Amino acid sequence: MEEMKKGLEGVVALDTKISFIDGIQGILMYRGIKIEDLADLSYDAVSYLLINGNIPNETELLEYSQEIKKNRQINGKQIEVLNEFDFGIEALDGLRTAISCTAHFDLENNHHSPDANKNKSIRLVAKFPTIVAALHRASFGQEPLEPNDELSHGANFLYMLTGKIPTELEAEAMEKDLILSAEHELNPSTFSLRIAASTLSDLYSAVICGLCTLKGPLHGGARKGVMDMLDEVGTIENVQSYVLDKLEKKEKIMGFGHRVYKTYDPRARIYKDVAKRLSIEKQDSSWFDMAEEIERILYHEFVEIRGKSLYPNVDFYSAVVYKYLDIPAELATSIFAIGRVSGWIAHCMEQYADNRVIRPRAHFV
Ligand SMILES: CC(=O)SCCNC(=O)CCNC(=O)[C@H](O)C(C)(C)COP(=O)(O)OP(=O)(O)OC[C@H]1O[C@@H](n2cnc3c(N)ncnc32)[C@H](O)[C@@H]1OP(=O)(O)O
Ligand SMILES: O=C([O-])CC(=O)C(=O)O
Repeated sequence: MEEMKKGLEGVVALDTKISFIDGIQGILMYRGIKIEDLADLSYDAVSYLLINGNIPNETELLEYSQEIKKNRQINGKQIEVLNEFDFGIEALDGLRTAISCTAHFDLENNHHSPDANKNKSIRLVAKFPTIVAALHRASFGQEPLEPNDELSHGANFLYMLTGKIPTELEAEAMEKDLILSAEHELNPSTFSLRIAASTLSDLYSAVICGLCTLKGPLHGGARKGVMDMLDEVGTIENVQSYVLDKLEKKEKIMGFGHRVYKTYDPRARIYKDVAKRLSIEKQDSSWFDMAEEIERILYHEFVEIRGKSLYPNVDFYSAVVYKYLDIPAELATSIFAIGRVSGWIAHCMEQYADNRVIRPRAHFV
């Protein structure tokens, strides 16, 4: 039997047309287009690109956006179910249960034709933000807000969460966040989803696998971890002792390190720029300054301690952006999933189109 690679490090498990990562140069492309060039598009356009394979022309984009808007609503029965949730649970657990419940209301749930899968894709992309916002409001005993069709995917999410129309920069930040979160090759949640899809399980079930895997603090859950860390550190003066103490105890600093990137995560650069601009708009540089100081220490001092630098990953400056958007830390992983669902769907479709059950071997000891 072949050599065992712990954590499947470096193992190539499949061919994909969906994204490309060069972890040494720090390059990420969706469908052959660099992330830096995609970040200024709308989330709808990027979602379309991931799922359908091409940048939509004007008509395709209009039709896709209209379809998404038409499907944003959740029905009264679903809202009744959400209102019954025990809000002691974590937000991501609520989302997982709510998506499972949404599957029950989808008459095509167990239909596997390409048309049925396309319809379900639209419903999933459209309803994720509505459900996250509705769950959050329900946890405070508030009614869900009707989606606002004048607003982009990201801006409408912020609106449904707070009832306030976001500023131009806030809307841009949310759109960019969803785009940057949308796809990342065989990350753990996508891999788990592809395993589910490879058994020819349905789209909702595969997406729920993705959600369950995204939750972990070493994956999507790290975004919440960064927000909690910023709260715990509190002021820039505490950064040095906080970070060095963690390193001393061999604890991980959330939002740093990556299995594939051995350099700066290209998404982190874009988030950093958005976080900086938000700090200026909000006239409060405290979160940004603290984050930059954590980055500085991990770049320089980690070398002294471990002989290499640690770079921020996608979860680090996204957490700073969420701080400026007044997003509660409990929602961070669920919002990550609002973006990631398009990438998950694309991978599911790719798996269905050329399937073989994913089933590696274990080395018996
Ligand atoms: C959306 C995403 O999933 S992005 C990643 C989000 N996760 C995080 O931010 C959590 C913190 N980071 C980590 O736990 C890791 O860097 C991971 C999970 C992202 C990658 O894990 P792996 O590729 O298995 O790397 P591994 O955990 O083996 O780390 C390699 C070395 O770097 C160190 N290291 C890696 N990340 C960190 C970190 N964030 N803080 C401190 N040390 C770290 C490890 O301690 C280890 O050191 P050693 O070789 O001296 O033992
Ligand atoms: O690729 C990974 O391992 C994790 C990651 O950055 C992502 O899922 O966005």
